[in-house]
Amino acid sequence: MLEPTGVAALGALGWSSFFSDQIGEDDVHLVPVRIANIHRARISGYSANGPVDLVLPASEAVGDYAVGDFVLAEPGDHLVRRRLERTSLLSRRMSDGSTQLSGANVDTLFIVTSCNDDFNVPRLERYLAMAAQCEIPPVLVLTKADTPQGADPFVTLASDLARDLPIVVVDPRRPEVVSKLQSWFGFGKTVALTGSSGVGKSTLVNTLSGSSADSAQLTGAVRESDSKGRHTTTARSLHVVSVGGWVLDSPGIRSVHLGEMAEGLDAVFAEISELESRCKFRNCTHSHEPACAVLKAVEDGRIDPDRFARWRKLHDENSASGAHKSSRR
Ligand SMILES: Nc1nc2c(ncn2[C@@H]2O[C@H](COP(=O)(O)OP(=O)(O)OP(=O)(O)O)[C@@H](O)[C@H]2O)c(=O)[nH]1
Ligand SMILES: [Zn+2]
Repeated sequence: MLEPTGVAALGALGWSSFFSDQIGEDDVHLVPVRIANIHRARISGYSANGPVDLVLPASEAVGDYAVGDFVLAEPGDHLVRRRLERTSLLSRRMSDGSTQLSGANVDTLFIVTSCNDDFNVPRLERYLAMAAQCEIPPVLVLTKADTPQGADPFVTLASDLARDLPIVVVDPRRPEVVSKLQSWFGFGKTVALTGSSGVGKSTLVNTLSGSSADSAQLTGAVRESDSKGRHTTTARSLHVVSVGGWVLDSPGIRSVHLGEMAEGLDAVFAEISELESRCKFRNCTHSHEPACAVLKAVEDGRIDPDRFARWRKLHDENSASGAHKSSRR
């Protein structure tokens, strides 16, 4: 049986006035639940009182919900009455053109990559475009720096990926990682992890969720449910973090396909998009036009030609995906 409880416990879940403002008179008896796990037909989450198994109305598909969503449920049978609007939504385009929701109400996206062959500039630019498109501030988290080469060459490469991108070198196995990443966590904050398999995401989740007295207090209701054991915790998609807040490790965002990313590309490739207004033609494609400010900058060496080529590839892919979408209508 669920009961509406204190605002503080809800706040720890990520609740804010953004959500409470959406509650109408008809909803006051309903209980806010944050979705923590979506498993085929089964959806579970946390209310201010602890873990809850939710029941979806027959008319609704599991795919319409994302881990991190807030829903309002009936206190008795946990039937979901409605989903609240999201502050942000991570989604990805599948190869069949459909969209998969991979995380909702996310404050920060950690793009995790290793100081080895996994570090791939075009792929990282893709992740960054996705973050910018979803308007979720990204952080680049570099793992596996304990090699002869060390992190420095990778930090140098990373610093050219996008303006103002925070870059943090960590060893996810060590407890120091918590203080290094602490500023993105805290009461009610949600961080999503993305990156290839094997870069250390699960290790990072485990270290971040390691228990401490403080966190046990802040998220008391939630920690209780973890007493079943470590394995329960790591199997969840939304994990409580020892310094407060949540980390979301969604398999859905481990690979990334672009779709409708025009604004995201503009943000990541700012040095290119900023010049566009100076091209002679308003709809300049920066490929063959005379008096193209972008081509000029590439020629002058103000824009890195390799980066320009990568921008071109993503841009064309984005246009093609837009065409694909409209042809399906
Ligand atoms: N040497 C070293 N090993 C690390 C580091 N970070 C993670 N590892 C190891 O790398 C391996 C893979 O880490 P995981 O956490 O399973 O990677 P993952 O990203 O969760 O991979 P998937 O679960 O397949 O998505 C584990 O054996 C970790 O202990 C690091 O900074 N240095
Ligand atoms: Zn141009």
